[in-house]
Amino acid sequence: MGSVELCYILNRNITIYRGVHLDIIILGGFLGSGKTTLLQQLLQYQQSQGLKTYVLMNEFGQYSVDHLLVDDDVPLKKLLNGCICCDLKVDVEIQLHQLYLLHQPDCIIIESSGVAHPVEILDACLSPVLAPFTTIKALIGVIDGTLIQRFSILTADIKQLLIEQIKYCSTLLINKSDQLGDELEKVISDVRQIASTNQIIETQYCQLDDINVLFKNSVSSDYETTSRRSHSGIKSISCKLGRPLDAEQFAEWLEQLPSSIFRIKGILSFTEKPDTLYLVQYTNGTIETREIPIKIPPYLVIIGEQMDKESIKDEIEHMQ
Ligand SMILES: Nc1nc2c(ncn2[C@@H]2O[C@H](COP(=O)(O)OP(=O)(O)OP(=O)(O)O)[C@@H](O)[C@H]2O)c(=O)[nH]1
Repeated sequence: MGSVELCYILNRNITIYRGVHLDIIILGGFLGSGKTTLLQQLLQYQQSQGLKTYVLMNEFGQYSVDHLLVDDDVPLKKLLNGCICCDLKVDVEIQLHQLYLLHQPDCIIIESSGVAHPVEILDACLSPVLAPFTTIKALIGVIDGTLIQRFSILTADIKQLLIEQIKYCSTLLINKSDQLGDELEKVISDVRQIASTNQIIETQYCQLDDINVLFKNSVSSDYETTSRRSHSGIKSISCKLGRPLDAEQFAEWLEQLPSSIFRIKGILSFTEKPDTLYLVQYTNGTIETREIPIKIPPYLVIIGEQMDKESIKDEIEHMQ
């Protein structure tokens, strides 16, 4: 469908649904910072308020893992294999329109990929067609505090991305404070120097006493879109796994990974218990594994900088 035709249909339907207001909440933040952890909490809150909420979820890799962490009864659209701040930016606008036209939800929560520049998503949501009937309720940045601790050793590209992920948010969560120890105050102060919001909250697993704190500050329309939106250095590898992995070899493999591999997630089975599936999450050297009661073919997504795709695929092949 061409854009003119699409616009015509949209405009026609906007007239039909005039008066139905839509809130949009954008969740941004680096790979593995805790966006899905916050999303789960937000959805519970929305449900408790009787608000009809849809989720637009973007994953950089070819396969999604995060949607498995959201209750089945929450309507969810996935945008995979790219980033909604650049290659999939137009899709955000189209998906928002479609969700609005078909369902008229009270709220759409957009969980961006961990490599997205949130301001570009904000820009997509502020399209002239959507603007008259939407409010961007919050642009929330979830920050992995341990990454700020290691800021000085990150590459220039990642530093720049982190700065952009912090800069224009209406609220920032400094998450993973359980892993920060004495350095928490320093991390907060470092973030304060970049942030334009004064709403900076320290969290563990994104837990908040009162979720409304996320909506206290309004989203500024005074922002600059980024001139360089590519994620040239960051790549993803997605692989389906034909056979169970050897758990010991997999643990050893994870231990020796360089810090330039930021995120691994997937659904795996292991030789010891081949019929059981596990949700595996790896972020910054920390691994979480839990049994998951679903039946799907196992897969793994690896996201990092300067990765040698072929040798990583070979290494995974050898563990099967
Ligand atoms: N120690 C610790 N781990 C956390 C905290 N918050 C989240 N995690 C863990 O960090 C991992 C990543 O969390 P997610 O919520 O999936 O992060 P995300 O930002 O959605 O990840 P991507 O979508 O891949 O970018 C999971 O294993 C979480 O359980 C926290 O405050 N402390």
